[in-house]
Amino acid sequence: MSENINKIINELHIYEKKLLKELEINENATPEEIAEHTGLNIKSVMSAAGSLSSKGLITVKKDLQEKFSLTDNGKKYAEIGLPERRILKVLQDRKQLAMKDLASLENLDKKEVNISIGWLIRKSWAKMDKGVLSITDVGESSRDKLGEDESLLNTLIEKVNLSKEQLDEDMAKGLSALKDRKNLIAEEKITHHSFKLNDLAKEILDSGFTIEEEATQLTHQQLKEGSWKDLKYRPYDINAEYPIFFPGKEHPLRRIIQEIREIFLNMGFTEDKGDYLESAFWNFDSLFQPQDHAAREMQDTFYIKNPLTCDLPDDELVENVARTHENGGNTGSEGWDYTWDVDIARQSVLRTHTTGISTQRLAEGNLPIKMFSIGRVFRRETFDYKHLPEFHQVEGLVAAPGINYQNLLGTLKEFYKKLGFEVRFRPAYFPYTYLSTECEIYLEEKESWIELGGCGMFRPEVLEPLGINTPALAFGLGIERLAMIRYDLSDIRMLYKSDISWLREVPLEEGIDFD
Ligand SMILES: N[C@@H](Cc1ccccc1)C(=O)O
Repeated sequence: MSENINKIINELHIYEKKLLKELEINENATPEEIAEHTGLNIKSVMSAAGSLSSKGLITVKKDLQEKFSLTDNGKKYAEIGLPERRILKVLQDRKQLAMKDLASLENLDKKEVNISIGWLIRKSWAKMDKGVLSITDVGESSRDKLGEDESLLNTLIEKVNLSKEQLDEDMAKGLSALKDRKNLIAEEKITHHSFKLNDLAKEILDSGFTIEEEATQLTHQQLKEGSWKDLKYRPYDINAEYPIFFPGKEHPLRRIIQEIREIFLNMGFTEDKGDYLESAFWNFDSLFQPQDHAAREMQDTFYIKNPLTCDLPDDELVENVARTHENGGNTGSEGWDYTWDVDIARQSVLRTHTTGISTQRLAEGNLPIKMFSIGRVFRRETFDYKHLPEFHQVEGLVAAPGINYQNLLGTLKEFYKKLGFEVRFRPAYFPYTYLSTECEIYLEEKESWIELGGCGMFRPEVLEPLGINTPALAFGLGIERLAMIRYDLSDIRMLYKSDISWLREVPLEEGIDFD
């Protein structure tokens, strides 16, 4: 025996050996037959065949067979005739039929009548004129130019499970016409596999080999008696199929939030917390947002009934804010030039952003401050692929002498870089900052830029009434959109769907893909 043959035999898996032996006896055996004779399951037969074929020992042939049979509806028409033919029979007798005659035909419902009229005209069996159907010469002769008639249906019914090869040309034409009609013909595609031994396999079979059962599991008995020493063991098959398992894991949105938290902590920020329920005073007024500002409208903001109003901070602070709105107060600005209303400031809102936390901290006056805060915000948005009425923001505030706009851009650039995002900055407008900037990222799939969040240097109109005279940078960045991009979701709503299929496939840790 040549060394090469020997080597191939040694490397044969027991299933491959079984398959080869079986093909030696009957080369025409189907995979099902082989499975039955060898006691292997079909999957193992097919995987052994695949492996033998990749080693060049056998050739695997695939035959696709298309089979046709009649549906219940098809069977009915085979028996009583296609509806248009039933009308044709009446037409041949009466030559003309008005719509109301059609409606009263026996055995035909309204739907069938409508379908039939279409077919009668398409087959040129009848013409329709002013609601009257009249027979044509083709109709008189009942010639069916499509070749689809009951006789074909009858042929089909006789030969249930007809395969394509069994059809002559006319039948094939008729069948394809019938297939175009709804719910007459059922079609099934079956793939047949057959195997052929190549010369190398024959050589191997000629040189002979034995099929030794291989041990996969040891018994207590074998260990006790020592017979385990003489067993032939099945080698590990690292290519064997394995069950896919989905370990429990943190939701990706929670993970990115945690990552954001760690980044800011590492950059020397301290974490802060605010409340979902906020007074309009902190959410809007303290941010120099005039009381008739569009964002305050009912359609943009959720107002709360219970409690209907919130307490305001001490009078002096409220008074300072009021004056700044009305005439600029001590800021040198002209303010918004209207009469500020304390009742509007008392309204309870679900915070529309986390920026109210920043003004509250500034008002407390413990400077310098470098804080961030992560939490939900609420806006009356209409759902779409990039909008949710409830989402998370990370707010940031740095206030200390010497802080400037460059520090702001640098901080955000660094933050996004650490998260693995490349963003662009665009000039923007917020009533409470100057200079103001928006961060955007490019969405390949939508071929457009989407906004990730806003930032800027708080205006004197914000700082002065709070008693702050150092510069302060602030930012408020959306988190869901980051998750959407990170996890390649085409729709932000996926983050809140209970459909877990994509969640299952999200790798446990970034960069690790188990496929
Ligand atoms: N609050 C703004 C973002 C922002 C925060 C701080 C300063 C400037 C802008 C928003 O929600 O879009």
